[in-house]
Amino acid sequence: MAMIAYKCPDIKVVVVDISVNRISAWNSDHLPIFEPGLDDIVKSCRNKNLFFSNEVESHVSDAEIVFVSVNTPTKTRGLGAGKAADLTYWESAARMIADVSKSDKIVVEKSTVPVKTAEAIEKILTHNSKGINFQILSNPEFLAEGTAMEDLANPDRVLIGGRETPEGQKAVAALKAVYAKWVPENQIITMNLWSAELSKLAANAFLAQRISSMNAMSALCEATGADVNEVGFAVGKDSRIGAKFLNASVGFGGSCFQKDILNLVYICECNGISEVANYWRQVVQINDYQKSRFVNRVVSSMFNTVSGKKIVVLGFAFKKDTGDTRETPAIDVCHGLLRDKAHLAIYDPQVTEDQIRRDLATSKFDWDHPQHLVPAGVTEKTNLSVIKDPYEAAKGAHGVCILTEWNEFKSLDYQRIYDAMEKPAFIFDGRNVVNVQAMRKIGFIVYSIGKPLDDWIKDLPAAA
Ligand SMILES: NC(=O)c1ccc[n+]([C@@H]2O[C@H](COP(=O)([O-])OP(=O)(O)OC[C@H]3O[C@@H](n4cnc5c(N)ncnc54)[C@H](O)[C@@H]3O)[C@@H](O)[C@H]2O)c1
Ligand SMILES: O=c1ccn([C@@H]2O[C@H](COP(=O)(O)OP(=O)(O)O[C@H]3O[C@H](CO)[C@@H](O)[C@H](O)[C@H]3O)[C@@H](O)[C@H]2O)c(=O)[nH]1
Repeated sequence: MAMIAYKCPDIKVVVVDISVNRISAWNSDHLPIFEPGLDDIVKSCRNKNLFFSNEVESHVSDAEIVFVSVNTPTKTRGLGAGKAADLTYWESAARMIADVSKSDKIVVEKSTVPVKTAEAIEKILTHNSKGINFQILSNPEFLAEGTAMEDLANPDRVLIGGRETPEGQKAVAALKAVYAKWVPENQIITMNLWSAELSKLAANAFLAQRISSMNAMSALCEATGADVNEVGFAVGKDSRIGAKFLNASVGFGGSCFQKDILNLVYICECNGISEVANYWRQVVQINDYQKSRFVNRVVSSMFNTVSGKKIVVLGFAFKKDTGDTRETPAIDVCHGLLRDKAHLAIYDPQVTEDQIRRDLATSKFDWDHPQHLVPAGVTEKTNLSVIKDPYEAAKGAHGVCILTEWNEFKSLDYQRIYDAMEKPAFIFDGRNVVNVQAMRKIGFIVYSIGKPLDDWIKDLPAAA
């Protein structure tokens, strides 16, 4: 919405949310999320044509176009629990729109939703419409966190799905005109509603599948002495495959991939196509396997026990350049190490101690609900410290795990870290950010995802 306000000074954009804290933060000097470039754009438009408000109903009532970007979590109970999208927030937003509207409106699905959601939303709106005409459009969002501003300014494509009726096509044209202020027209793709909804789930499934494919290869590389970076480079040189998004890692995280694939799996099951559901489920299963394989490598390398040992965790965010921790692989890895009674010293340049403790105390899928609805869990207080300085964290540590690919982790003084650690000193690189040879030269025993193994690790039973 900030990008629309920035590119279209003649359009008034009001961002409304039921969360008072979030709106206060959007109106303050400290925005509630860290995203490179976002501060400048928000601050240049705020209180000119970009406004943030909790007065949801009055602004919705006034609007011509309403973008609905509410959370669409994975259901935690009842029918479809653990897979299906929970549309509670969407449904309540749709009912509110129907209640407060006094004029015709275009309602845009910006959240990622199951295919056919527009049909359900249409029913809610038209059954309560008091003669008002609502047009539903699907306009899924493809930005990635950390590069959101660049992705929004120069998108690969903008997708708009609408009804194939004259009214539907008029609404599509109105939304297209907004994006056409800065996106070349041939990159604004229009299609039917169901294709647009499904394309979003399909795109995320394809992206995540590339990572799981590389992560599956990384296990085979470790078993054979191949190097996953070299394999990825060779594979990506094929112009049909392409070089991007082929980095092996400790696993993909983020609020979207797992949620959207599970949602796709559920839709397949509901349509009776279990073979297709199983195919996509494997992408998530390989991701879970990759995280537990990493924990097993750490524990088995350190004499099969980390009990009482200090392990430094470098990076908690789900990727670099964001403070977002939703579904970060660091949560599962930390839980695995804590289960084996390790003492963790966690450092991340952007994630707060509060957030880390909350994440480690929250049950699976609960993070995607407002905090007041999430039952408080118990955090391991004694076995966990969050430290502001990686060198301080390294003092007396037995091992270092790199779980986020922050640029600063490439240029840390690893000799200083090694000197401060117990020996033998281990480094487990879940993001392939350090130079393995240089680390070995310092004296570390090194494990780097999908790279040829040190003799120390090679001789151990394969970590399952
Ligand atoms: N985060 C991303 O990078 C990204 C990218 C593409 C698509 N999406 C999709 O966008 C949607 C939102 O994602 P997010 O990361 O912004 O989630 P989020 O949980 O950070 O934000 C959702 C917001 O909606 C508010 N909300 C809930 N119900 C409301 C209501 N009835 N009225 C007003 N506000 C309400 C919540 O208070 C919350 O602030 C999801 O469907 C997600 O899959 C997210
Ligand atoms: O080669 C790669 C690329 C990414 N990742 C990991 O994959 C996860 C997701 O990364 P990324 O896709 O860059 O960030 P998201 O913000 O989750 O963006 C994804 O999810 C969004 C929400 O649906 C979509 O809009 C974006 O197009 C889609 O890339 C992160 O943990 C990354 O570290 C890898 O392990 N290897």
